[in-house]
Amino acid sequence: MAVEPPALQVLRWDEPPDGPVLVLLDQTRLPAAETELVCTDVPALVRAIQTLAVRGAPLLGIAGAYGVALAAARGYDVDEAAELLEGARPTAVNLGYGVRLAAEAYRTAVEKGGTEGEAAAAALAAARELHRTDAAGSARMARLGLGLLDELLPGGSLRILTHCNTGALVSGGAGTAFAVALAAHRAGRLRQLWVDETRPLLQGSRLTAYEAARNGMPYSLLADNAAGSLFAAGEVDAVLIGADRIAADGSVANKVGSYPLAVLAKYHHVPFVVVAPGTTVDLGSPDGASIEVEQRPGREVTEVTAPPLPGAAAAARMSVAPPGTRAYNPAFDVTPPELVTAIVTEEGVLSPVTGDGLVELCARSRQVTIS
Ligand SMILES: CSC[C@@H](O)[C@@H](O)C(=O)COP(=O)(O)O
Repeated sequence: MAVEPPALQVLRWDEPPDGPVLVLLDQTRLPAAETELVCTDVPALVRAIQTLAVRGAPLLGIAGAYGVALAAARGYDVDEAAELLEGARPTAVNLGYGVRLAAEAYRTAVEKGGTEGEAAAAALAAARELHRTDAAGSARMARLGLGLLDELLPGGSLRILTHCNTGALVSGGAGTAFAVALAAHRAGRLRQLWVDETRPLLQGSRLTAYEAARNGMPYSLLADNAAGSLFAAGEVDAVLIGADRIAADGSVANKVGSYPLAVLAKYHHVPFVVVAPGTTVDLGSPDGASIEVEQRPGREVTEVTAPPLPGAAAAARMSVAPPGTRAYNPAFDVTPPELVTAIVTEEGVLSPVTGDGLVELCARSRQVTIS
């Protein structure tokens, strides 16, 4: 039987004598080094979010909630902190959700006549609750996702292609799409995990391969542009991805490169399954076109960055394009609902994708209404 590795300490709240802090596993340094990044204030956390030291939709929500708790505990203006945190990255709807959840808990405590300390404790309790429910949701998604694969692809071993990183590094638990692949592995059903390297920031090769290796999963890495030939060779049974935002019409925003995989999957009659918590559904975005896609600096494309080795102060960067080259660098793309076989959430599987299903799901999985 496979031995489970120790759980990754991705994010934790700590209270040293000089005041509370949020401690993150610095994902920019993986896989070369497992380094902690200590955030003592909200600007430090905002930098960590923008540089992708902490990343992935569910974890951004959890980090945002703890960020509000940090501001409250250290006596900063909570509304200002919430605005800064929410604006740190635009696409993952979970970030704003987590921030508003904790800010709402803080405000409610103040309105009820609580002290600053009591209101800060309420914000922290909300962050901890979100952390806990995300972990529980992750386990449910893994179970439901594996059940769906059993239905779609009964018997036999599975060759799953995944994109970006959707494992324990993005969640309070085992993650979203990766958690399903891990459940398949633990059930003895995973023959191969195909890991897209995920240019330009290499979340696949740096992070998913790192998690697959830790868990003893059979995996191979491929350059993103090798996916077509892999499908053509009949080597992919299912595509599993996460999501940063799911619009009311079922359009799915996820790491750039997801949409071309959905097109390939449709052409080759391979199920394309999205795994995401209910908090990723945004009924305020009516369709894919209304989702704001984060545009990132062109140098992430014109340069390659190697994660710094232990002890090195900074990443090694090397230019791979002539000086002055402009680049197109959207962080996400949007897959239309007709290319999505199913959406797996902690509340159930939606298949085929319908607006009605999403509305019900949202009502069940949200603790506060997002305006
Ligand atoms: C559940 S993780 C889903 C997504 O957040 C993930 O696939 C992704 O696109 C992350 O992008 P990133 O830019 O690394 O934060």
